[in-house]
Amino acid sequence: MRIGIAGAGAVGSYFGAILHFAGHDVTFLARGKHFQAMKQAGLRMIKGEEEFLVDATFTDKINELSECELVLFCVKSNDTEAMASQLKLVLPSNCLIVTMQNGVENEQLLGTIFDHDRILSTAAYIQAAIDEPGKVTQKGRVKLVIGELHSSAKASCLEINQLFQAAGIDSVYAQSIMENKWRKLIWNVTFNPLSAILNANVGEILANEELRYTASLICQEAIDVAERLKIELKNNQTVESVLRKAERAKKHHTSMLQDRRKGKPMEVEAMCGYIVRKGLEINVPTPNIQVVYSILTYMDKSKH
Ligand SMILES: NC(=O)C1=CN([C@@H]2O[C@H](COP(=O)(O)OP(=O)(O)OC[C@H]3O[C@@H](n4cnc5c(N)ncnc54)[C@H](OP(=O)(O)O)[C@@H]3O)[C@@H](O)[C@H]2O)C=CC1
Ligand SMILES: CC(C)(CO)C(=O)C(=O)O
Repeated sequence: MRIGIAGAGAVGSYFGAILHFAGHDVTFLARGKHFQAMKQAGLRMIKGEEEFLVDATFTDKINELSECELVLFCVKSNDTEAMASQLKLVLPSNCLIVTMQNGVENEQLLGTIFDHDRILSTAAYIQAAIDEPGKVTQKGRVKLVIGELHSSAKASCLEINQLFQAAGIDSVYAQSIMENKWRKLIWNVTFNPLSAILNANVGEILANEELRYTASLICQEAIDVAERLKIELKNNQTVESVLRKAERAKKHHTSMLQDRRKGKPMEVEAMCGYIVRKGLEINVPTPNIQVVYSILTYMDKSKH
């Protein structure tokens, strides 16, 4: 299949590489130093102890995606609108778009720009990073949960799920993908902001009694908002279960922490901002998330 990676950063480069090795015709759309390095010497992919060289098509020209049948949408949420509006001008009208982003708002925006029945969404459980331009490292287990936004896209979604599985990706289909994404958002809002503010990994937050308590307060607020919105939190997702799950991810350097370390804009609105706004709308207090939200917004604007 002709596949485009819209935003070949950490996540996009990883999945693009896997699909390339599975025999698909993958075009990686990137920019800046990462693009230059890949264009010059290919993509170096480190997975566990192994290193692979991906020799595929790397471009910084969006119109090179114009013949794609499938696009993996992998930019940070702050770039969703800009990337989607440009893609809309070049993609064939039957091209499917799979977002691999964190947060729960990108789907709505993508559905408005394209048709809702072309959008599939994934909860991407992966820890990937651009270590240096042209080099992406992925650590630990990778899992995708995929689903469609609109029932008319179910058959396409099942096909793409099979395509992922055939490429060796641990991918499962979910009836109500947005509930999965919400459950992931609860984890992300609990740890990503604190990790970025503190320059700490997940384990360091868990190991400190005060920080662990703060994380639990944040987590409870996100759960309160989800429950008021009647999001089904499967397996009785509670603060305890979120923190327990995090024990298995102690070494994680969250994507927000990676952005902070690189001086890049952080996904503040898509994580904290979204929950604060929803909380205000439905009258659920989120004072602790508001605190991390204001700190991160300040850090982002002042480049601290
Ligand atoms: N990293 C991780 O482990 C995980 C990340 N996620 C989520 O996945 C999404 C992607 O994250 P991640 O891969 O880490 O992000 P990255 O910043 O590594 O990747 C996004 C890439 O898209 C590039 N880009 C943005 N706009 C354009 C454009 N117009 N043309 C070409 N390239 C463009 C960015 O360039 P530039 O750097 O110049 O902005 C960047 O290289 C986020 O929503 C994140 O929360 C989910 C699970 C895990
Ligand atoms: C914690 C992690 C790596 C889970 O996939 C993530 O979603 C992120 O860093 O944003």
